[in-house]
Amino acid sequence: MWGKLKAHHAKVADRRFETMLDADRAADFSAQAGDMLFDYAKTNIDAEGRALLFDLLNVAEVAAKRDQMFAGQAINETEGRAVLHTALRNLDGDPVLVEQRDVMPGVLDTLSRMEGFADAVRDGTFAGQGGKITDVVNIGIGGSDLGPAMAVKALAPYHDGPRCHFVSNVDPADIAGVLRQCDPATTLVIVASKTFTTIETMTNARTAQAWMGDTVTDTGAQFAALSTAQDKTADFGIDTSRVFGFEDWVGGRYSLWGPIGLSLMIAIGPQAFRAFLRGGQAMDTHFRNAKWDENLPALLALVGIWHNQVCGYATRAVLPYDNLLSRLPAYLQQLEMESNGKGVCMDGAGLDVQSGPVVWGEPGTNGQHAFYQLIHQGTRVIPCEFLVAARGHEDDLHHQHQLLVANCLAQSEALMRGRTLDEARVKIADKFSGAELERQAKHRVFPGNRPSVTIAYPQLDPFMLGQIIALYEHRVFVEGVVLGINSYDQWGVELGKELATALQPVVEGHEGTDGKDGSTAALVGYLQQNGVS
Ligand SMILES: O=P(O)(O)OC[C@H]1O[C@](O)(CO)[C@@H](O)[C@@H]1O
Repeated sequence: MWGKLKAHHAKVADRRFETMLDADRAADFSAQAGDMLFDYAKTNIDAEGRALLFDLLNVAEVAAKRDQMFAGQAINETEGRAVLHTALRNLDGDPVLVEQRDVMPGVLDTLSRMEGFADAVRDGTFAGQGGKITDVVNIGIGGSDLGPAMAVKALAPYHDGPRCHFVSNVDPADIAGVLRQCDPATTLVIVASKTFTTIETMTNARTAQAWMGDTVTDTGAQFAALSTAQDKTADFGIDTSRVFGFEDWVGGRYSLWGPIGLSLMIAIGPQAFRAFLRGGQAMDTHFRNAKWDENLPALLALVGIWHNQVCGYATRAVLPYDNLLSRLPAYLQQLEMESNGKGVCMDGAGLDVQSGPVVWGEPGTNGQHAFYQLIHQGTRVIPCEFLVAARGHEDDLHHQHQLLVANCLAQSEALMRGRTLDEARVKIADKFSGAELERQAKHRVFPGNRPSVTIAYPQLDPFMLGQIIALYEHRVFVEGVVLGINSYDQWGVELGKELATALQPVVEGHEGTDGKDGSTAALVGYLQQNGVS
């Protein structure tokens, strides 16, 4: 199935896609889900290429697998689990069966318990030993941090709850920096860990416990836990009334919609959190019902596959022209790379195309003054994904927002158009002449023909954030199904964890470096000489 696509790409690779871009193409190569517009006209995909990409969806049976996922079948085959984060935003409560059991009553019950607790924290009914909660510290890592941290930042204009902080790194600088800003008597610590075993999180949680124990008498009373492992939360001393559980069919990087979203709910309130869930649910409905040529997750996935597996572009840049989404690239790094960074297909065979791309990015316009040089003139092509809102939240500064939007549109236009040698010569003809003009002009050439897509929306409100996150989740699903991999396990993180556990006593100086390779032994030696143990 890849052969036809690669042959088609070889045929059109040198074409300048700008020449195809009339108003008809702009309409044809874009689609909408509710108010959200997805434009992929500035790519080299034409009608023939798109038809071949749709064939991939049919050959891989994406529609059937999508329906299996929503129906609660165990599509995470290497862990024997269903994949049902969508149930967490199934606000209407339609039954979702896992092994003949409807999981929705449990989901909705937990949601309402979270709402009760969030309201109590926000209105002071639940207080710290020094009074109303002023600060919430979420301790978690990976999916138990990136989602809520990204979303709390994204929805800052909707905050009316206590301050929220996030601690993830085992580096003591992280937790120490946060705790210094908080009063233990008015702080709520939320320990967020699906497994409740992750070493970084448990280490930080114990540090927070000790910090709080120095000031308040009942430390456990100001702790809450978000986890699937309720036996372990009990061992840690957290009362079940403040433990919010979820089931193993919610993957860590897909868990923001349930208990892991508690800090977000406390920050913006249960009503706004429900709007966020509604946005995700709306994208689910769109993904399940829209035809492929109008289906945003499918189209976003196919553009990704075209650029990575077909054209061979190894990375993609996510560039939100929306500072509220400044943590979106980091969030997507886990969502996309932990999900689709796999080299083995579901059946154990090796993947015969590249795995998912390297995802990276920064908000515009900051990136423009950092790495865009390489995007415009470097030798590698980097497909770009722009996100932009028609309106920001700072009405008094709308002129700045307009400048932001102009920059976003200018970048995709510049990437596509580029600048020819002739145009470069004309630009500097008043400054240089002869051989010097030629030399200088060459430095000012932009190859252009560089692809990008744009996701545009009216404003980043809770509903829209829900739509955006669910769009990317389903994009990952579609890409994974087409590649034939399991997007829902993460075996690749295990080896490093095992070796770190074994190295800890070595670093501390309790064990020697026998059996370690020369480089690792030398690094341990250097760090020990300089004070690590
Ligand atoms: O929520 P937990 O169990 O602490 O796990 C944190 C993160 O660690 C990982 O398992 C990878 O190390 C992620 O998938 C997960 O989001």
